[in-house]
Amino acid sequence: MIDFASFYQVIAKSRLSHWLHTLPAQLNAWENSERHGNLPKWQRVLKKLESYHSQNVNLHDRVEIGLPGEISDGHTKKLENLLQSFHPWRKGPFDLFGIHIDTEWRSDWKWDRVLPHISPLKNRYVLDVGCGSGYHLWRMRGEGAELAVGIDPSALFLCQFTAVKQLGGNDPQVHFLPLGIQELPPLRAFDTVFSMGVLYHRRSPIDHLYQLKDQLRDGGELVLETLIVDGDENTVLVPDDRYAQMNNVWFLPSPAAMIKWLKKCGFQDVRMVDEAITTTDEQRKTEWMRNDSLAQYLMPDDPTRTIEGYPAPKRAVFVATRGSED
Ligand SMILES: Nc1ncnc2c1ncn2[C@@H]1O[C@H](C[S@+](CC[C@H]([NH3+])C(=O)[O-])CC(=O)[O-])[C@@H](O)[C@H]1O
Repeated sequence: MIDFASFYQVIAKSRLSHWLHTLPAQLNAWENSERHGNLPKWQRVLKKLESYHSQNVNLHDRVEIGLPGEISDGHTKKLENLLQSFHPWRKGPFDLFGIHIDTEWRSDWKWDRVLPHISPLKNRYVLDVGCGSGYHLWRMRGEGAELAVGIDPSALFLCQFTAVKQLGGNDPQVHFLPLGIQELPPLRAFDTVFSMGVLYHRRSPIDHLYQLKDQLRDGGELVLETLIVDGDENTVLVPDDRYAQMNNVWFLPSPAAMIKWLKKCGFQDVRMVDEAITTTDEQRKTEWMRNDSLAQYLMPDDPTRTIEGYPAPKRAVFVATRGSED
């Protein structure tokens, strides 16, 4: 069941309590909005999923809830059919009662590239902006985060997250709010803020960086992952129309440009910690995401180009600190 009230209870006694001035009204408006066409159908599926839950939760090196054989074959098949109602599953993978949700993305590979370079998450308050299905929220919790909050405007991803959360016994320290980053007040309360795969979807990347900074406490850490292009500090690709078939891509900076933007916004200790070409092993069609994927978005005779003729997707991870004097 989608339940925001438990989040209010968690933050009421925390350093996020000031969020209660604005959050309930925003979420009430979201609940009463007519925009989410399939939400009633998905909520019925979530209700049916309530009869499944397990104490066996492994969040350390994967997201695994419930063991193979823990429920009967018949129940496993039924669970699999219910989970397929949330197609397309983009971010994962998840192992749920022996069902392997082989998502479009190997989000675990991204996590493996990020984790070695960031401050340990133990006891931290973390915010994951554009959290998708919430895959990384579970990995953050697995690293010992005290509170993991994800925001993402997608109602489908909220339902995927809620399904996983219910199956694992409703961890009260992991939450998903259906909001865009631009809807958050300046909370200045998180120890670590993640923005992974979001900057290129924003029309104003500098504003995005300030919005992220506004969520960090003094001395907090920003972890930003985004599409990049080769070039110097003044190189930025602005696609004419689509980029790799995505119609909402605005700015792809070079690493040097991204570092310059972060510094210009007042971040300190700015560094790029990883750079990787996105392969068709990392992003691909599966049984759980049956639409086109990266292989269909690259030139058939030249995989170094998107079908629009731009450089093929390459991503980098940047880490920076919010100084204490801002
Ligand atoms: N204004 C916004 N505010 C917050 N989220 C947004 C906004 N606009 C779009 N999104 C959300 O940002 C996510 C980007 S996907 C990265 C997922 C994960 N982080 C990953 O790194 O694997 C990458 C991609 O689809 O290109 C989607 O879930 C959007 O709904």
